[in-house]
Amino acid sequence: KNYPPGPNFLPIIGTYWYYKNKLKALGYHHLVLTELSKEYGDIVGLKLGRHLVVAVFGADAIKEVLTREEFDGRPDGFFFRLRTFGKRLGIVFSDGQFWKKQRKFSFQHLRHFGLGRKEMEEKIQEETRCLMDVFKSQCSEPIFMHTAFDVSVLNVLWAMIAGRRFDIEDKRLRELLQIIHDAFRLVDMSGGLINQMPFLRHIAPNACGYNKIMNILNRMWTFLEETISEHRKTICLSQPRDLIDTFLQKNEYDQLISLCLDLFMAGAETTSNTLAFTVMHMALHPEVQKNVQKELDAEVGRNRWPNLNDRINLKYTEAVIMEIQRRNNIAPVGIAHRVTKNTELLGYSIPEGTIVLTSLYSVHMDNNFWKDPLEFRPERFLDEHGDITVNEKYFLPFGQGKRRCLGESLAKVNLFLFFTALLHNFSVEADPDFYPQLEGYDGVTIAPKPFRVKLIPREE
Ligand code: HEM
Repeated sequence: KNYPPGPNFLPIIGTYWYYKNKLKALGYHHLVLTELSKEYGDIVGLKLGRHLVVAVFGADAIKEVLTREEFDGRPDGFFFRLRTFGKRLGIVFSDGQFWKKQRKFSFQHLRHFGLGRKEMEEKIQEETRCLMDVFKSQCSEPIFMHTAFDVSVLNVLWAMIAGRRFDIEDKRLRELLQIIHDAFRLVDMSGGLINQMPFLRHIAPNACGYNKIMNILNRMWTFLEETISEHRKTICLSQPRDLIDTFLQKNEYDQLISLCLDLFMAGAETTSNTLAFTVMHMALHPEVQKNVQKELDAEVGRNRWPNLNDRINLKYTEAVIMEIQRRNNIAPVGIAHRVTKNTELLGYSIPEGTIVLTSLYSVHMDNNFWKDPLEFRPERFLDEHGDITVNEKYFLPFGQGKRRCLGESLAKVNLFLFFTALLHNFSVEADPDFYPQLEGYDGVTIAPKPFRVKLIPREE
């Protein structure tokens, strides 16, 4: 069959137990895959239950996957349809013409409601101000940082989707965010056991994770439905206020819920986890923190807060953010792709329907290219004149090609404005009682484990 090399397949379960055992030993999906690649090379063939899964490593092979059209599909199956009422809806896990249309439509409307425009910057600045006020009021004690940015980041998204913001202390929202966090820890990119053997939900709904997933989904649906029904009562059809109104205009309720879930899931957790890791690195690398503050003081001064116009002058700061994205690999295997027709990769045959995992981690940790990939060294993104230099083939935090992250511009602005606001206002010191750990929790994204820092207000 010329399928890519990998561990032997057992009847029915394929390589499932093999994979599970490795996962138990190594703790992280991306590390299991890395170990397999050491044994089998840049392409590894697995079979998880009924599904063929191919994992791809290294900048060259991953570039091929992300830029060839036949790899632009997304996995289908029981798990992937659970959140979308048994249908294929939303953006993240749809494909073909439907996905193309939805992606274009969502992008256009998110733009209309602020994405990539001045309004977005103003919205984020409002959130940074609120969050820094909260930090100021709490900074006499060390503060937990692993989830500190959640509400603010979601508020930026929520403003585009639903036209409003939440109070940072809002209990219902905190609960929703906890649900999103839990959801990300619960599943993996191949859909997990429930996707391979959906019948397990009848036999062992607890053990296979079905009940937990449904609990999470039910709570998210309820949350969204409440907001949507509020919109229904007040909508003016000729003047949509936000993304929800736009979809209500078109009467596409299921697609609206699915899209909101997708944007929540794809946009909130990734950004807030990255921001938490920025704080962590500042606590762990005081000399880098000082350099960022020095640059901020020189380019922005102490009389106003940093804004997007400063970005071009804050090169070291920008390099620090990039290095955090490279080193911490928030989405270490991106989002799973699916092959839409029989094809070949690196000389091996990949049958139609195979799930393809791209180890972005392998690209960011490439020894040959980065030399010392485990080191935290922002200077690797600066040339001899202090300008940003990046080889995009080796730096793919947002993926690449047609499936590239839809929210990249929003994410970058969020990262820049929250990070610079924090270091403009505070210095960060690690708290020995909850010392930061670089290794996060495993899941679809990597989440920081609880850690605390002392925030020391800087002089005005
Ligand atoms: C630091 C923050 C973020 C990171 C690291 C990140 C990373 C990624 C990655 C690696 C992918 C998968 C690319 C692929 O399939 O090959 C992706 C897809 C996606 N992201 Fe992001 N993302 C971030 C923030 C956001 C935000 C803020 C939004 C929402 C506005 C968003 C919306 C999406 C969507 C909708 C997709 C799926 C695109 C598609 O399937 O066509 N992301 N992102």
